[in-house]
Amino acid sequence: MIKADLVLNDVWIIEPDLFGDHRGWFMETYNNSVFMKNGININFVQDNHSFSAQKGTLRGLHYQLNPKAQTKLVRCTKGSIFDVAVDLRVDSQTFGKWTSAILSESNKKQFLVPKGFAHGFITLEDDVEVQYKVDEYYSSTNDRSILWSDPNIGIKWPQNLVPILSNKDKFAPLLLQAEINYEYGDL
Ligand SMILES: Cc1cn([C@H]2C[C@H](O)[C@@H](COP(=O)(O)OP(=O)(O)O[C@H]3O[C@H](C)C(=O)[C@H](O)[C@H]3O)O2)c(=O)[nH]c1=O
Repeated sequence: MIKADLVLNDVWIIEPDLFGDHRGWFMETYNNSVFMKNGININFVQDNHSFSAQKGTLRGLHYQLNPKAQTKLVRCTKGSIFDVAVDLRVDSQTFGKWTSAILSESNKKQFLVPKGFAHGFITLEDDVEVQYKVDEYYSSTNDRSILWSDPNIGIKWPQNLVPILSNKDKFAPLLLQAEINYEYGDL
């Protein structure tokens, strides 16, 4: 089973069942039939895993253009992150709107970020590991970024952190300058 909460158009926070005993715990981190029963039908094709050494590492906001747009199922397996999704579907009622979740090794929550959304996170401690499934292969030619601090999006990142960024992210365009090709209906 899972507990699935819809937090923005098509963005879900998912909590898998945890089975604890005297040895520790077990959980199914992904089960396609359970997702299907919840109306979430995705064919994941690639697993990703990143390690961020320093607290305040900010990766994002990233997305891939159609036809390589990716749905992502994100979880934090070591430490904790402030995870963010931004709606980039130009005809969506929530275009440019963002939502966030704290994902952590301890809360075991997962964030389902659909195609048509930008995704990013900032780490809340040192030595953080994030693992996520995607339903479309990586495509460097379709990979795009939007500036994490874009005032038109207005993400309320945790105040006490000075972001550590890649150059790609440091010099990313604003949403209104970014290349986007998502129509709500065609994802
Ligand atoms: C995403 C990806 C990257 N790479 C290579 C490309 C670079 O040589 C290197 C680092 O890539 P990048 O700096 O884009 O990694 P992140 O900043 O962690 O980007 C990711 O972080 C945010 C949070 C996301 O949601 C995306 O999945 C992804 O863009 O890994 C691959 O070979 N395959 C891949 O699927």
